[in-house]
This record gives sequence, structure tokens and C-alpha cells, in this order.
Amino acid sequence: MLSVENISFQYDKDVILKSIDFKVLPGEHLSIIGESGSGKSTLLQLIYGEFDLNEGQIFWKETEILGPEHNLVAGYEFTKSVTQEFNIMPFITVAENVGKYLSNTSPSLKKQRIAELLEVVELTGFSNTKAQYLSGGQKQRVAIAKSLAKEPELLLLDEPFSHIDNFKKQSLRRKIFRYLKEKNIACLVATHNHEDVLGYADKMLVINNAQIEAYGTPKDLYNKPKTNLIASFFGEFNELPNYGFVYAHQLKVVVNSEMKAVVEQNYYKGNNYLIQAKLDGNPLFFEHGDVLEIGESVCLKIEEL
Ligand SMILES: Nc1ncnc2c1ncn2[C@@H]1O[C@H](COP(=O)(O)OP(=O)(O)OP(=O)(O)O)[C@@H](O)[C@H]1O
Repeated sequence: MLSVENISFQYDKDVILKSIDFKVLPGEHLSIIGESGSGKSTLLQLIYGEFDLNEGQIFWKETEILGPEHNLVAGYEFTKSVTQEFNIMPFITVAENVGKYLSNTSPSLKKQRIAELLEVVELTGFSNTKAQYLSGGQKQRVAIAKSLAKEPELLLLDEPFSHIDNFKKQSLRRKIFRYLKEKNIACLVATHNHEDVLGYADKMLVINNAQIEAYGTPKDLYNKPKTNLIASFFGEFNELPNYGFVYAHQLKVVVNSEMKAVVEQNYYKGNNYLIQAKLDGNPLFFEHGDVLEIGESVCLKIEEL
């Protein structure tokens, strides 16, 4: 189990993380969300042992994860980290990068393992390509495969699909997260994308103002967002008096109701339109199947999630 015990950290005078305390079980998937600059990457780096904590302790099972003051070379056998820098070698092939730390005692086993990992990240056809000729997204996938080569117990992923196009992202996400579950590898995933969370994460940690703003299952946080930061992570939303947070897709146009809004703008979204309207002088967003006329008055009702 990963045990992050009341840690606090600052690079210089500003406190980046304060009294952060949570646990992650073996095989568990924890998503870390928060605004840009809220400290998600810093938290992953601390768990990797890259910096010394100002307060608190971090353990993986019985081992305390220590920073450079006690441990000159960051990192432990049981953990791997994929950062935004990728750390892959440009002048060797994709297969050589992935197999870099694998044992050479059985070349056929090594080859098999590399092939298995390239299949997980959908790069089988690039095995013999030098890494320098890869796109940013392909490099990111090599970095993920490399991090899995020696089967860590704990994997730290910092925005793992940030360079990967939407077309690839969907299947890659399914494959990688399923692979981690099958191998019982715990993972912490810093992300800005709710699609990385819903459907995959067991738990979700929200960081704001250096502290934990919320912790729970994605379903609970989605159904009852306590703050606008959490609601906004999941999509367009409104904060309505007497109701709290209401997602745009929860508002439906009906023949008659007390809630009357005036349409101001339509935004095409593919399967429907996001409608910007005014309700009692305040902006309101809802979704609708068709374009509505600007200036039209519509009645709305709130649907339960
Ligand atoms: N090496 C560093 N030295 C000093 N300050 C740093 C360093 N790295 C990050 N910071 C600062 O710490 C804060 C948190 O940064 P961090 O990268 O952890 O945020 P983040 O939540 O991962 O952001 P993003 O979502 O944009 O990646 C930011 O204000 C950043 O400027």
C-alpha cells in the first residue's frame, strides 16, 4: 500500500502542498486532478522521491520513500514514473528503449516481453524505428511501455495521454488501464481529462489551494460535486440557487415550468447543441437536440442524475 502521511512541501517560499494525506492499495487506480499549477506533478515527484519533504512521510509498504538528502539517485525498484519529459533515448530503436532495463539472459523472453508491451501501447509496427523519428505522442507511448517493462508495483503517470490524438487515446487508455489492473499495478494518474477518470479510476483526489479539496470515487464526486472546481472537471455546469450544481445536460426543455430562460447563443457539439441562455439575468447553460432561436423563451426542468 502507498501511504502518503500528512506531507507538506514548498520549493521556496510558497507552500505547494500542505497536509496531504491519503492511501492507495496495491492495484488501485487513483486519479489526481486540480487546476494547472495546483501541484499534481509535484506530488508525483515527491512520491517518486525526487524532493525532500518539509513535513510528513511517504511509504510504499514497509519502505519509506526518501528524497535526495537521504537517497542520491531518485527512484526505487518498485516504482516507475512517466513524466512529461519522457526520458527516452533518441538514437536507439523503440524496442531497445523499451527493453533497456530488461535482463539479457534470455533474448527470446526479452523479445517476447518487448513485443507484449509494444502491443499494449499500440506501437508494434515501430519496433525497429529510432526514437528520434517518432512523433510526440509515439514517444509518450514508448515511455509508458518502458515504464512497464520491469513490472513496477506502483506507476506514476503525469498526464499520460497529453500528446496523443483523440483517435488513438480511447483505445490506448482502455488497453493500458486494463493491463495495469490485470497485473495488479497501483497507479496514480495526474490528469485534466475526465475521460481518463470516469470508467477507470477507483478513487479521485482533488487538489486545490495546496490541500485536498475532495477524495472519493469518481461516481460520488460526479454525482455530488461539492465545489465548482469539481463540477467543471466533469463538464459544463450551472450553480443554481436552491439546487446547487446542475450539469448542462441535466436541464431539459419542457412545455411548461417555473424556470424560464431566454436563449442567447447556440454551440454545435456533435450529438447536440450547448445553449447559452439567461435565467433571471444570470448566464445559464443547457443542452438541446436542435438549434434554438436567439431571444426565444424556453421552459426548463432539472433531471436527476
Ligand atoms: N522545480 C520547481 N521549482 C520551483 N517551483 C516549481 C518547480 N516545479 C514546479 N514549481 C511550481 O510549483 C507549482 C505546482 O507545479 P506543478 O507542476 O506541480 O503543478 P501541476 O498541477 O502539475 O500543473 P499542470 O497541470 O500545469 O501540469 C507551480 O506554481 C509551479 O510553478
